[in-house]
Amino acid sequence: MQPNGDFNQRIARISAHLNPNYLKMEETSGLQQVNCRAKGGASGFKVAILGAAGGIGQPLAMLMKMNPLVSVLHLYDVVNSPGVTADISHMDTGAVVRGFLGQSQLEDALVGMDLVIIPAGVPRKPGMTRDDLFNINAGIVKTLCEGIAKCCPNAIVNLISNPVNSTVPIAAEVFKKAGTYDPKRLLGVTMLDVVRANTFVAEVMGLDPREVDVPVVGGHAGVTILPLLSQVKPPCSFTPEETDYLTSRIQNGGTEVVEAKAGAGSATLSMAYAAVKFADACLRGLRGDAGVVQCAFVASQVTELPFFASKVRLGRTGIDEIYPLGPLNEYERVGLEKAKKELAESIQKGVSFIKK
Ligand SMILES: NC(=O)c1ccc[n+]([C@@H]2O[C@H](COP(=O)([O-])OP(=O)(O)OC[C@H]3O[C@@H](n4cnc5c(N)ncnc54)[C@H](O)[C@@H]3O)[C@@H](O)[C@H]2O)c1
Ligand SMILES: O=C(O)C[C@H](O)C(=O)O
Repeated sequence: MQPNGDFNQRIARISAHLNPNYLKMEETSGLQQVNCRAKGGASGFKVAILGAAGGIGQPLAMLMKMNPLVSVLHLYDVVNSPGVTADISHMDTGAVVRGFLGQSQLEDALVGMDLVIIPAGVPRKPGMTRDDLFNINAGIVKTLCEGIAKCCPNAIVNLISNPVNSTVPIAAEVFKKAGTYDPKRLLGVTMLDVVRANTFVAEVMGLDPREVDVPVVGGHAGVTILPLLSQVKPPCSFTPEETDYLTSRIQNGGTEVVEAKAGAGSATLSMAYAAVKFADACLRGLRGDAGVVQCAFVASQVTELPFFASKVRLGRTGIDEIYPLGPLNEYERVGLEKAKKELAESIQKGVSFIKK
């Protein structure tokens, strides 16, 4: 059957309803493909990815499209989001996918979202620290968080953009300024450190990584990444050499990938996997599942610092409980002092960026 004029108009109307920006996107991007009977939002959660066309954003978008807890998936970027949206929207899974391109469409991307995941921003090149990304990424995170404060102030925010130790305090200050700050809903994603720690410990101990659980606390850069090897499950005992090797490899896992990629960016695929594992935990918490616990960098009273990564229990309104660090051995106590010193500076840098 050939589509007639009426049919085309109906599709355009339905599409415009599904995505108020569709017509605009069609003009600017040539995106034609629509899902005219798709019904988003009947059950499940609405999730936005900001920076969806990037190295992390694309596989993250694909994996979130496969997540049965997601009913609507909004993909926002300042470039290439129409192509990524068209591609991912062909996957025969439940979530309805809508694309948003450029600052003028940010608010439409955010309205009504339950969870916003932010991997927007520049990645490291060899020789750089995560802090070297501050000057560019701080401004990006600020703008995106202003949009969240305005359009979906009750959403859970999963912040991936580096330097996480500073971008989370930036987000907190933006939300405070807007009067929408709820520390229970702002989480810096440190899941990749846990994923790496589980993998590297499993390698050393000859275990299945899926059965290993390593708490990683502190922050997400160098010595602020503090694996608590004394608390590994199943209980393991490590020689001093193994402890040194594992701590160093976990702390430098990001740099290992940056160097291997030799200028082509940082971890994207393992990060997308970790981000989805973390986002899925947040969504299960929102759904009311009991006992959902993951590590994250959050506003915290676990130490004297205002933000710290540790195990948190996720619930219907975000973070339900933040767990104390538990007993540390001498090696970990020394590591904690080093971590706190660097963290304090990174946190202050983020706060000052908004307050100045
Ligand atoms: N938390 C972690 O464990 C972790 C792990 C890996 C990478 N990262 C960080 O994640 C960030 C993204 O990494 P990547 O490899 O995907 O980078 P990338 O350059 O491949 O992708 C970033 C995307 O962000 C988009 N973007 C830039 N400015 C934007 C804006 N104002 N609004 C929306 N989108 C915008 C870009 O267009 C691009 O598509 C980096 O800062 C990186 O350091 C964090
Ligand atoms: O190392 C980076 O720059 C990216 C990320 O923070 C990582 O840990 O892989």
